Amino acid sequence: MGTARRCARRRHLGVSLRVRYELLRRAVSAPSDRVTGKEPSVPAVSVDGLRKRFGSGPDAVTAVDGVSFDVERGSVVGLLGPNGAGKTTLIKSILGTVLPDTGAVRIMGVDVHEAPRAAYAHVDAMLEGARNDYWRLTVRENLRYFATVGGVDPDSVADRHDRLLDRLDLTDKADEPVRNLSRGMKQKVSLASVLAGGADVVFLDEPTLGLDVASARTFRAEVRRLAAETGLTVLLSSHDMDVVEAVCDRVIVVADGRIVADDAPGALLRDDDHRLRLASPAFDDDTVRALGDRVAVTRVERLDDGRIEVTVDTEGLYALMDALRRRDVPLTEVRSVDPGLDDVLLDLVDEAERGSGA
Ligand SMILES: Nc1ncnc2c1ncn2[C@@H]1O[C@H](COP(=O)(O)OP(=O)(O)OP(=O)(O)O)[C@@H](O)[C@H]1O
Repeated sequence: MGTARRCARRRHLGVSLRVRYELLRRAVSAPSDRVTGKEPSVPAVSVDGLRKRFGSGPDAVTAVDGVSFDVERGSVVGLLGPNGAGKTTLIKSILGTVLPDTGAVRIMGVDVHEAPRAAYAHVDAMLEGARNDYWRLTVRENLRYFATVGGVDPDSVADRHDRLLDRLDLTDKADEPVRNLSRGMKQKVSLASVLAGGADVVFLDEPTLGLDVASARTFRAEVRRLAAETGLTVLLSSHDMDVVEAVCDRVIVVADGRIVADDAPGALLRDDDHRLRLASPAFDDDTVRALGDRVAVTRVERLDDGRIEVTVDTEGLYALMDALRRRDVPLTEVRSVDPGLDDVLLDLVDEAERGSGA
């Protein structure tokens, strides 16, 4: 622990290490409050009317624009959206590392403004990848250190640490200082120390970025197992749709600082929309543009092979066929395509941008 304290004083710590240190410091300084808000009916995270604007005047950016949602305990919620949608600002506003302009956040029923120490006592976070461990400590010392400051006796979770190290293929590196590890390995150490730390709620920003295939698979299994067995609540942001589909009970899609969808991944995929691939020798640019402009299609896109792909609801499907007939466009192929979560996400974002006139 002496080494850990010395490390904690080092000046060049990364932002996320400081974020995490602050969260954990608040946690240990309020041990008696940790029982607050444990009633099962209280959501693990409750966000109400959160808004954050950067800058002022014509250059101002509203990164989070009146966001509200609850996260049930033991659930795994994915935060999705294109680059710049506001996911990281939202997570940082919840964690208090960015000060929101308006809105309320409660963690395990505790208001973060009224009782920040008690609220954040429940929380751990991995932001910005692999920079949130003490690089001078060994892998195992990091796990033990973060368990200790998270209020858990490290000896009582030694088995859990061994299992995580084994599953993440880090056993051989357990006694190696973290600074000697590769980037991907450092990220695995960060994940292991967050997952094995004993927090009730964890926030993970792009947790699988840079992980190899086997480690990403282990991560998915461990998150599901911890949520089911220990009631861990996870809020993660990711651009990796395989991860999101595999681990998330629920997906919150953010575009332009607002929530544009909030549902189970399966429900988003079962949406009423039809995605069709159409081939015709007569798909010139004018026809494609006319379909996008005048027919009620959610999306029309020209593929590299000359076919077009359209997304339409049932009403739009009839209108589309009528429009093609009116323009004497012969169809040589009509094929239904099963959309993936990435397709659904693109459609939702397109729709939101069209709605806002962007
Ligand atoms: N500190 C800041 N100062 C000014 N603008 C900021 C700041 N942080 C974020 N922004 C802006 O706020 C918007 C949302 O950014 P944010 O990083 O939250 O998006 P994101 O969804 O996490 O994106 P990505 O997927 O690329 O990580 C962007 O327009 C970004 O440029």
